[in-house]
Amino acid sequence: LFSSQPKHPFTVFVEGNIGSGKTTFLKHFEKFNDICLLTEPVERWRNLNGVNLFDLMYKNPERFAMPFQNYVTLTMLKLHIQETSKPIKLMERSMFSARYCFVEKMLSNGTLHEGMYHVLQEWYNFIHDHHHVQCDLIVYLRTSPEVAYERIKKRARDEESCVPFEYIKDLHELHENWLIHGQFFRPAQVLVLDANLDLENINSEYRRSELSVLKPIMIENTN
Ligand SMILES: Cc1cc2cn([C@H]3C[C@H](O)[C@@H](CO)O3)c(=O)nc2[nH]1
Repeated sequence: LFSSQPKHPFTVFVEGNIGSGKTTFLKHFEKFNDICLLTEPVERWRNLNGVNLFDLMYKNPERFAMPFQNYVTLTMLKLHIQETSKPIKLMERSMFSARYCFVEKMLSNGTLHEGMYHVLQEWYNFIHDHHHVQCDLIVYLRTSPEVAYERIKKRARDEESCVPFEYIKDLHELHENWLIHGQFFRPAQVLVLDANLDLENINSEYRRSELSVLKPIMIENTN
């Protein structure tokens, strides 16, 4: 179905709740030119031929959760199969968080009808059976729901203005079930970072993650 990629770069997914600091974390790695950085394609979700599916999903979830998650899956798959000559590929989220966190949440709160849910599951299974989605490490930016929610309020994205704390709390539980308790398939080992730390104190966590993210290009000390 998909042309087999010549080689697989060391691929890292950065996962975490809304407001867990993923964009800031990825910015920290901009200085390494051996890393292909792929941020979440929110701008595509905001403008599909002039339609803001992202906004519609929050404003009218019963009608737009399905087309939104459908489109998210397509845009994430494009990033998964995007080739790079660089040795490391760092992606913000993945098809897996779409499947095991957001789609699960929308099924449980009834904004995805079970028929819509099963269509998405069939796509995920088909893709999984026909294309090897490379993943070598998951970095989990672990926050408390309270800290994540405070940051969402501070960042104040228009489309997220009506997101209630309960939604963030439920998404937190889904991330914990997946990445800590292994309730769903984890494509690689999980490095958990304390993302509650604020900017002044999080550098030690970033440096700890560098050891794992940059491992493939670390100059092995020969002596
Ligand atoms: C893979 C994936 C990312 C993603 C983000 N989102 C939402 C959560 C945030 O409000 C915004 C940006 O992450 O998009 C979603 O509803 N479903 C998603 N699925």
